[in-house]
Amino acid sequence: MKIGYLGPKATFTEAAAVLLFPSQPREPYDTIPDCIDAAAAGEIEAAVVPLENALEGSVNLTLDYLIHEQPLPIIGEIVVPIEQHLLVHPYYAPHWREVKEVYSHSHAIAQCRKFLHTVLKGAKQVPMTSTSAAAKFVSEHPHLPVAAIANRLAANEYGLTIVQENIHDYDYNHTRFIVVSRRKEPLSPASPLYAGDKTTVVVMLPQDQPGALHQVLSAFAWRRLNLTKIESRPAKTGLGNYFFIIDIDAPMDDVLIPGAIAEIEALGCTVQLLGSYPYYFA
Ligand SMILES: O=C(O)C(=O)C[C@]1(C(=O)O)C=C[C@@H](O)C=C1
Repeated sequence: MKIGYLGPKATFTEAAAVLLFPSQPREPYDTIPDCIDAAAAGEIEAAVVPLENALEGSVNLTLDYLIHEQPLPIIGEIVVPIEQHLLVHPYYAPHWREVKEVYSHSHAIAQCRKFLHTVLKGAKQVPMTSTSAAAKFVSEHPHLPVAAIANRLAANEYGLTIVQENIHDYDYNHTRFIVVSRRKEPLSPASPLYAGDKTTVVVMLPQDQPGALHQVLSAFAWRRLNLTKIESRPAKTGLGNYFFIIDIDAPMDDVLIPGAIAEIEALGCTVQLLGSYPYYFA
């Protein structure tokens, strides 16, 4: 069965999918929700979608869609280095400094703010569904003064010229991609990229209870469960109502994590398990 990814061909997400599933056929989807829906419907075996970038933070669309709309389990994660380049149609390469519009995914635009502010000051920034959708658009409009921010694969796939390499603002630019699937078993850790196991939970605090978050964190702390991320997102039930997404640096076990969850539930919190899965580092 196929592996779905945020398309079209040559996104960073496809590159991540190739690393995790080198020999499986792949299917591109126009949007992250489309891709997750296809996995939920069983049209594809699993969906690979971006979750978090080191410079720009979470991909809220992925988080919110998984939590509110389509609660599929996370069965794996891969962290991939991200190199952003400026691509133009070969016809326009000699004049690239005159581009009037720059197309890309909003996260990619955000990763290159300093470059855009200094080198392409005044050029309009236009968000697209992905970096390769932007590259495809530029390839289809050879006479427009437009550029895309995308990767080398997209330059090759859509016949564009890289006129500026590595335009992301900070060297440490990595993105986390997750694999979600109807099948509950996590990916097999048998890969040279395997780096450990993680468990992700979503915690909704009871309303107006002093110290509730402190008590939740204590349930992990005294069990010496290391947390690698804690983030709040609106619960979408009213202003000031948030839930917390917590990554625990350990696989689900029989004692420690179930004990922490039971303790947190006893405080009046609601806990949802998003997955316990291996993570890989490229
Ligand atoms: O547009 C792409 O190529 C994607 O795979 C999406 C995405 C993202 O959502 O963050 C993935 C990696 C980069 O951080 C920029 C864009």
